[in-house]
Amino acid sequence: MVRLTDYVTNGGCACKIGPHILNRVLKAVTPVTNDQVLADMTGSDDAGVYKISDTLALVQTLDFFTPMVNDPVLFGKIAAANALSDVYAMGGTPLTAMNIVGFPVPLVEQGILTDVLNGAGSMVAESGAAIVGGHSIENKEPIFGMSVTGQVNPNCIWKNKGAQVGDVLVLTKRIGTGIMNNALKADLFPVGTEQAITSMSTLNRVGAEVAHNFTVHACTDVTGFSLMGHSVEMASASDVTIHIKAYDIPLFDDVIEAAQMGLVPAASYGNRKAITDVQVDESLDPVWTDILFDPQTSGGLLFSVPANEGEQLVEALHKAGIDCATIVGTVESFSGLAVRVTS
Ligand SMILES: Nc1ncnc2c1ncn2[C@@H]1O[C@H](COP(=O)(O)OP(=O)(O)OP(=O)(O)O)[C@@H](O)[C@H]1O
Ligand SMILES: [Mg+2]
Repeated sequence: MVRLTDYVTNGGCACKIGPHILNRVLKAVTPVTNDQVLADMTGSDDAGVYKISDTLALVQTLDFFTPMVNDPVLFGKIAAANALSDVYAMGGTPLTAMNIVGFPVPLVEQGILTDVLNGAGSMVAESGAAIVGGHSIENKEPIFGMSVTGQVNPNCIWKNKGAQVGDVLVLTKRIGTGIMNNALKADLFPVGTEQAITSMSTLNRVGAEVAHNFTVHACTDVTGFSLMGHSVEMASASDVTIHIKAYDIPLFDDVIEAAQMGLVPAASYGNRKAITDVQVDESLDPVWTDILFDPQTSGGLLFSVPANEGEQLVEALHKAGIDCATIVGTVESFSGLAVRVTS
């Protein structure tokens, strides 16, 4: 049987070019923009937003990566859920998606690509969007992803900017997919890895739908740059300090044990190197650094909401089936540091 992960060096979001390198490149590139652009890569938002009219804007995003699981249907599902997530993180609704494919021809001939595309299709169908095309090249390492277009009311965009002092932060998925993907490759920790697979192949649709009934000051999805990286982006955009309580972070079973064994993706170290505006309390076991900077594939949404709505939001998320939704921190006035983590 084909083991998709044997074809790649780093699976999932762990295969991304590190933020320190990417930022250097993007800074050296001349921006191309116009007045209709409401969000682009010069901010730290999850997708581009382009204003069509006073009540309609397009949300555009794309994501692709290498397999982190061996089952091609699952890989397709996870890649699609991950790509669709950026539209939900902006408060938008997905409309159309296109497949991005780079695959070794022998795997295509064995029907593996067909399974990947059908897996992705099932997620897109669940989102209510349509698949309208794609592009495919031959490549030694299999890669798959999607470009997604959605819509949002330009007055109701969820941005990274907007977190207010006194807010609480609500996270909708557990942390640790990077570590668990390594455990999966090593055939270890079946309970935690199964939880991670289920989580990665779950859309952020329900989480976003529930949150639309609350006052969302800021939102991001927690993906490749880790809980720390995405918290720093929200804090910096909002001119505040985010205080994360490590022991309140929902984790997959066995993440701590797996990290202690050294099943930590290289991208975690890359994140740690690039993300300097974080202070982790010395009382925390060093293994927490691996978890806090762990690159997430198809991670959850992180909402900044008024303190008096936090518990209600968590309750509503639980009722909608998102059992792990939890308040993981608070927003404080800027103290010279983007993020501080205590026990
Ligand atoms: N080659 C590129 N050209 C222009 N912009 C880029 C390029 N690569 C990345 N970006 C932009 O850099 C920012 C960070 O990209 P990144 O892929 O890390 O964000 P993301 O898609 O929200 O996260 P993830 O991929 O982990 O889900 C985004 O605004 C993205 O559009
Ligand atoms: Mg991306």
